[in-house]
Amino acid sequence: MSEKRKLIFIVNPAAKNGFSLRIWKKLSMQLKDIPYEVYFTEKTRDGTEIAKSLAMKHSHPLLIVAVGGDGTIHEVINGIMHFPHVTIAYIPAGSGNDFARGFGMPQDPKKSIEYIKELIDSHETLFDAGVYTTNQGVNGIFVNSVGAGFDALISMKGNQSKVKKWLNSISLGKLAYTYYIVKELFRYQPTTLTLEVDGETKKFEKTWFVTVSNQQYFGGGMKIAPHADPQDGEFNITVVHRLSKIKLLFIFVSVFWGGHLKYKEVVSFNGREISIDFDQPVRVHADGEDIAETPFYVKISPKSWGLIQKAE
Ligand SMILES: Nc1ncnc2c1ncn2[C@@H]1O[C@H](COP(=O)(O)OP(=O)(O)OP(=O)(O)O)[C@@H](O)[C@H]1O
Repeated sequence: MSEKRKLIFIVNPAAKNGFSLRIWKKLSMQLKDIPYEVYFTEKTRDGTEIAKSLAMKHSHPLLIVAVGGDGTIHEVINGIMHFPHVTIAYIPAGSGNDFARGFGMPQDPKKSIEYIKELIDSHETLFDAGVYTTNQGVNGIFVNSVGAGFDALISMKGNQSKVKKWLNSISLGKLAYTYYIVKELFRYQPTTLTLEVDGETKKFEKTWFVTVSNQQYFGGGMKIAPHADPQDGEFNITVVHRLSKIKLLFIFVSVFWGGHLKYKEVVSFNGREISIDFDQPVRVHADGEDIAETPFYVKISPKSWGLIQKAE
């Protein structure tokens, strides 16, 4: 690289009930010897707006470091796509941290600041992203996964939940999802899923959910797509269908180590362009953030954004 990168942090002070702000205050003490700028998000979508306005304002290389959870890195990446002079780094300070897991990065914020300082001007690694579009005109980028059905309902309930906030305060935020899975399991009605995957139509009756993954993890450490690789130019798609509520619970537990793929009710395959529709509209999430209802369409955008990354 000929020109040095300008270092900018975007901090979500509210991630994991304020843990993110506390960790930022500690880490910023280690930055006294290098120049940087810092911006704090105040509400939903600020991460995208701040990142985009910085990318448009500066023409020289930038390293934008997102400090927060999966929602924060999701917003920041949505702001910088199509700006090749911007590279991303990440300090995990949320409750789920699937991004750090899935992209092979340290989950300890202290280790992240060390390597960001060390590698600020080193080569970035290029990764794939997904582009989603809904019939309601909602569109954007995802880097972890999008999903429709039961999982999207759970992530929406979890994000809005007072239970999650309380559990976060005792470092057990992940348990909130388990709580909602058990609660919603008895109400949810699986319906027929129609997928069009690279031109081929596939139908699945009584589908609980479909996940389109760019990397392996979702839901705070569940290995939903053990075969997903964020550099292979393809998504890994997982469909869970035609199974009883009790068996869904068993399968759910096995997702933590990726053991669910051995069940016949769990189908997994790869694809690059996918249309997703259910007989009844169901919720859709992108990187764990509730975005819309089905139907929607996703397309892979290969090697489209750069990350400063040091494997743990
Ligand atoms: N100052 C703020 N106050 C309240 N919410 C905010 C603020 N800034 C950003 N947000 C919103 O906070 C939400 C949650 O952020 P994030 O996902 O990073 O943390 P988390 O939920 O603790 O972690 P994870 O998603 O990894 O479980 C995002 O949807 C974001 O838009």
